[in-house]
Formats: sequence, structure tokens, C-alpha cells
Amino acid sequence: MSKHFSECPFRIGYGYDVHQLEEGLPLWLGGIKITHTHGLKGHSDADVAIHALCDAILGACALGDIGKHFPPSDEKYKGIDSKILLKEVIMMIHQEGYKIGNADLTIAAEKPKLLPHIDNMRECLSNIMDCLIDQISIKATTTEKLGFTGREEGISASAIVLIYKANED
Ligand SMILES: Nc1ccn([C@@H]2O[C@H](COP(=O)(O)O)[C@@H](O)[C@H]2O)c(=O)n1
Ligand SMILES: C[C@@]1(CO)OP(=O)(O)OP(=O)(O)OC[C@H]1O
Repeated sequence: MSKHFSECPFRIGYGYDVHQLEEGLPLWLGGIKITHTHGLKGHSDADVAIHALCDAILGACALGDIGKHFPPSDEKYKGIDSKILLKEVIMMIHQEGYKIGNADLTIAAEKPKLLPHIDNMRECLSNIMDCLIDQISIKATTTEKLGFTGREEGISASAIVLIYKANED
């Protein structure tokens, strides 16, 4: 069911997510698997960066959040690849007539070093999001050993997204 949006052709959205680190789990971040001693725990593959991004995109369209569309209580999402969820979210905004303008993400992780993986993540996400790599920015930061990210208990991610109304012809 299509919603009635305001006349403004641009909308922005913000998303934030946290997942706990556990030894021995695979680490999925920004759609790619990264070699590390610990991975993130969740009902899905726990890709915290994709989850923040999905929430930002859904937020831009006032469509709720990922938990509303893909409930963690539903067995069908157990272990699911978050790239599948992102693709579904993109389809939802396309249905409303919107496309991705740009997205900017920050991942807070004490370890591992993410810089060598950032461009692979951007390429992976831009392919799913039907946009160019330069429309996706991903940054990494430590939290200087402070807080739960600093103690390597978890990783957080935040995302901001601009979407625009695409021409109908
Ligand atoms: N997991 C991380 C965290 C940070 N980086 C890169 O290091 C730079 C410095 O980090 P600070 O937290 O000291 O500001 C940061 O700008 C990133 O380029 C990283 O690669 N992986
Ligand atoms: C991705 C979903 C899928 O069930 O589960 P989790 O991996 O637990 O992730 P979270 O960010 O806690 O919640 C969102 C859920 O939609």
C-alpha cells in the first residue's frame, strides 16, 4: 500500500544498532565477512552496519524499523544474511517511488582494523542498493577503549541516508 508523502522530493533517515561480540562467531560487517577472533551475535547474521542502514532507509520513508518488518521472533529470519533484508528494504522504498541519494555510516569498533575492508563494504552495499559506490560512505572509529565498544564487548553502527523521489518516466 502506497503512502501519501509530502511534496518535498528529499527525505532523510537515521539508524543506529548495536550487537554483542562473542568469540568464535563469524564477523559480518557491511555485507562482507571479516577475519577476526570474535563475531557478532544476533538472530540474523548480526551485520550491525546493514541493520543501522536498513533503519535509516526505513526511517526516511517513515516505514518503521527492521524489527517491525523482520521480527526477531520469526524463525524464518534465524541466521539470515542481512544483505537479503537490505534488498527487501530497498524494494520497499522503490515501491514508494524513492531512490538512494547517499548514505553515510560510522562503525564503532575497537578491533579489528576496518580501514582495509571499507571499499569492499561500499562496493557490496552499493550493488544491493542500486546506486554507485560514491553514494555510499563508510567510516570506522574506535572509542578510545571507552565504553562497551572500547572493551570489545560489542560493535555499534550509525547511518544517515538521503533518499529522493525518482522521476516516474
Ligand atoms: N576498527 C577501526 C577503528 C578505526 N579505524 C581507523 O583508524 C582511524 C583512527 O581511529 P580513532 O578511533 O583513533 O579515531 C579511524 O579514522 C579509521 O580510519 C579502523 O580502520 N578500524
Ligand atoms: C535483523 C533481525 C532479524 O530478525 O534480528 P537481529 O539479528 O537480532 O538484529 P536486531 O538489530 O537486534 O533486530 C532486527 C531484526 O529484524
